[in-house]
Amino acid sequence: MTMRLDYLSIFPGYFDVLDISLLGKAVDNGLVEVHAHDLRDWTHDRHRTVDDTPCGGGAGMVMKPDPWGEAFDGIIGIEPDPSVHVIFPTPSGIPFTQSAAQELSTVERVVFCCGRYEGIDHRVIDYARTMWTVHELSLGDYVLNGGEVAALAITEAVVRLIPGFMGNPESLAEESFSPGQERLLEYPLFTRPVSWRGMDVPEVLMSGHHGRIAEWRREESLLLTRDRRPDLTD
Ligand SMILES: Nc1cc(-c2ccc3cc[nH]c3c2)n[nH]1
Repeated sequence: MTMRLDYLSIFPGYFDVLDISLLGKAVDNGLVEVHAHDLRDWTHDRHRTVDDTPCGGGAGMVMKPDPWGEAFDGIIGIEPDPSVHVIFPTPSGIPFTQSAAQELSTVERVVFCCGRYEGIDHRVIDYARTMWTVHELSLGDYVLNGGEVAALAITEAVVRLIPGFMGNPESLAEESFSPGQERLLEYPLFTRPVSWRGMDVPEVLMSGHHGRIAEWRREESLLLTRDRRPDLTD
């Protein structure tokens, strides 16, 4: 299966980065197909206007619905199709999680709608919900200037889970937040040299005693999780 990813943004250049590294490889081996679009291509005025003042007043500007609607018509189509997943990154979205990434990794077509300014006219999201499967997703409780960086983060989390993307899928199974894993943070990692700037790799990891190593790692994960993410232990 090839996943088609579309990105709608007034800064489509953000997505040039998808041609490099692992994601570039996924494109080369046909696992994903990436199309970035400039929302301004669907404006008709001399200034290629995509924003206007908010109805009801308030600071900043809001993205006009018209360019989005015409872009949807051109990129996705005018017939409803629930198999198309449309993602609106937004601070007011539901938290994006590994399980959401897992679910999205099986979808054949995803369209990212990257807002700017104060956000997108709400009717755009309401319209999209009548046509496709819509996800309003938040990356976390902090505010970005637009949806592009969030779209890149969601893309990386999703694409790496596509079967055939990662060299050894077993490594995915062990990761924090993977399904079936206890919700624990990953233990500290070490590699050679064994001694570095006066700091040594914990002896147990050099013992070759796999039982003790597993025990040490679990204990470290429990301590770390209790200290940094007590919410995961609920
Ligand atoms: N988790 C998170 C999403 C965002 C976000 C997403 C889209 C827009 C559009 C204008 N500002 C935005 C901010 N900030 N933080």
